[in-house]
Amino acid sequence: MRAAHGDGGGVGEYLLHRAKPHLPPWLASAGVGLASLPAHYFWSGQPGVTAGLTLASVALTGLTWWAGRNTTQQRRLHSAVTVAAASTWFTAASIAGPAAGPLGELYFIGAPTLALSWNIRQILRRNVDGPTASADGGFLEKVGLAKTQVVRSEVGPNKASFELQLPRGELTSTDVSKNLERIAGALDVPKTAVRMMESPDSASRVTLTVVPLDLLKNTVPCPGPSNPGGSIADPVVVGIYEDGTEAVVYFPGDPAAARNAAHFLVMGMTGSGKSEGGLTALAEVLTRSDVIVWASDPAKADQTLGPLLPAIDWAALDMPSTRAMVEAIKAAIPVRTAWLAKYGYKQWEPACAEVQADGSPGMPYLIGWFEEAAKTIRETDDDVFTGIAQEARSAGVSLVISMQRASGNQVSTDTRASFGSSWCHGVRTEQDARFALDDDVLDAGASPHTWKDKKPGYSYLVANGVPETFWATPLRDYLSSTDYLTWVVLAFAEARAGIDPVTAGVAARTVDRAFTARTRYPLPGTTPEPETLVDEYEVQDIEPYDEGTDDEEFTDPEAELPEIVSVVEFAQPTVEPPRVKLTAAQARAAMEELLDEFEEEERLVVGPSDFMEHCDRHGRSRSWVSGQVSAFVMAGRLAETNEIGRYRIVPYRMAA
Ligand SMILES: Nc1ncnc2c1ncn2[C@@H]1O[C@H](COP(=O)(O)OP(=O)(O)OP(=O)(O)O)[C@@H](O)[C@H]1O
Repeated sequence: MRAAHGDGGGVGEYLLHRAKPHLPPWLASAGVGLASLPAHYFWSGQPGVTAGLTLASVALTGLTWWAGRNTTQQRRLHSAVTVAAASTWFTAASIAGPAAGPLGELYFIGAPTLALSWNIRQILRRNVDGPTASADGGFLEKVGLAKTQVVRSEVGPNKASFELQLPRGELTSTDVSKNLERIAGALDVPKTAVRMMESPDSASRVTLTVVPLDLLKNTVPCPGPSNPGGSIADPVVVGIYEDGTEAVVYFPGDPAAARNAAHFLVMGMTGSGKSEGGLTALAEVLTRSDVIVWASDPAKADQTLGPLLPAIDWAALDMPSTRAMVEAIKAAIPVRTAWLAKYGYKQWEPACAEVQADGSPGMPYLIGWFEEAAKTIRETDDDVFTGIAQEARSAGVSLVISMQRASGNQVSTDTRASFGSSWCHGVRTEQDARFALDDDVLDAGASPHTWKDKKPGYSYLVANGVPETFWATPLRDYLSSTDYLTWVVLAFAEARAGIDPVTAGVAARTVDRAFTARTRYPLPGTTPEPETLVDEYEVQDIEPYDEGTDDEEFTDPEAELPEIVSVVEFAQPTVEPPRVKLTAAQARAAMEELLDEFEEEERLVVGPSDFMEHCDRHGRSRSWVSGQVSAFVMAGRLAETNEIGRYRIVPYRMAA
């Protein structure tokens, strides 16, 4: 380098090189001074030229002011003052001569002053634009958003928001979304830390949000039910956003909030945490009093749903029973819709689950949850969920399908379109992310493919009832321990709704024993192995249809249920004595009596199975007994031990 320039020439060249950017104001000053000589020679004494030059001077100053409207106030003023001074001097010098009166002094003082003022401005600007610059156009220029202005900013402890005015007609929000990664890179934060919200009023205005620290990086254990014993119409809390806001989903619709019932696509690659997230959501659902869950997992059997199985009304853990479940839901939709219409409901609402005015039992909400739904689709029919998803909303039914990739060869476009809500966890590629999230959510900065399986439980929720401002905001799913899930199963056994005769009836008529003899999982601490039983409720419903004619019975939800003819117990068909049916209060009293007896016998630890042995005293089902045991625990009469399903008896005096 040094050789190329030569030693002596190097210094001269260097100085010229450094001075070059500062020469234009000086050249302009000299130009104005020199131009005044011929101007005076030709134009002096011509009144028309005097008027013309004065007008031109005013017009030029006005034009400078107008042209500077998009620049900063100081630059606009500086330019206008420079043009006004130069053009006024030139006019006077042209008419009277550059040396007339004070014009010579004015020139030799004014011209260098103005030239220097521009040099100073230039030097200062270069420093501000240097490596430490951040607040003004320098940074934005660097990330491809030149001429953008920050019109408002808000800086919190871990969040900064900037409202940007893009140069109108030159840049739009699309240019910002294309540059989000560059912005993140320039700020040295992960891509998911930068998000953009378009202004609904203008494509040239956006809000950029930067959240530098990842506050979600620690596992967030589930803090417990958000609304124990409440309605499924209330929000179901599944996790937490980075600003501490609870992440909620809604299943039933709400006309007052202009919200439709939701069907969810839960997506994420292996290890992204979608199953754990699903368990947290399901556990919340199972603490509510007016919903039943039918869940399928044909791939992993009871591995995923395991701890929750006793609280699930129907668990289909293989492909034949999953097929039957789909058929049953399909058949239940028109019947449930007809029931809602009969009782004057436009769509499902919490009042539907209560006893109706004519004394008929209510109809709880139904959630059909399909783990590994890609397998179900593959092994049944491409459009297995399409039709039911489209109709289910009006029947008080929500569907949830969970899969690794909702690609075109796994899910048809129609099915995808009918599942309006997405819960997207880490995915392998941006292409995969597009199967779950709309382009505008990705453009706004959602980037689940950057997580892959390295950030389990990180997700985006784009769902009915979730404000648009949260669609591209990451959340962390709560992680539910097995103990918590078991507690939910036990503690809410009593509060949880049982299946209604309308849905049970249509399921029994449609798929028969696939439903009526479905495996019911005992509550923890009762019977160790799953057992199959048919409870009396379903049998009441099946009998008339077994004897009936044919299909038409499917469409008659209003038919009166016949008297119970007999109670069938498949497990112990012959010798069981008829149960004594007590009122709820009598049954509770019988349970308390039993507990007192256990205490008198000086038993220290008991479990639901001990009460079960005396079922004839209260004539109630296993789930009812377990619910009572939970009630004893909550009242402090029983205390949990290290062994699941075994409880220490707390003497009355201490429990009170
Ligand atoms: N919310 C969370 N917080 C912390 N860790 C989590 C969370 N969710 C999941 N994990 C961890 O990630 C692991 C994988 O999660 P999970 O089994 O739910 O993944 P998956 O997406 O369902 O995978 P697959 O499709 O193979 O079933 C879990 O065993 C757990 O250790």
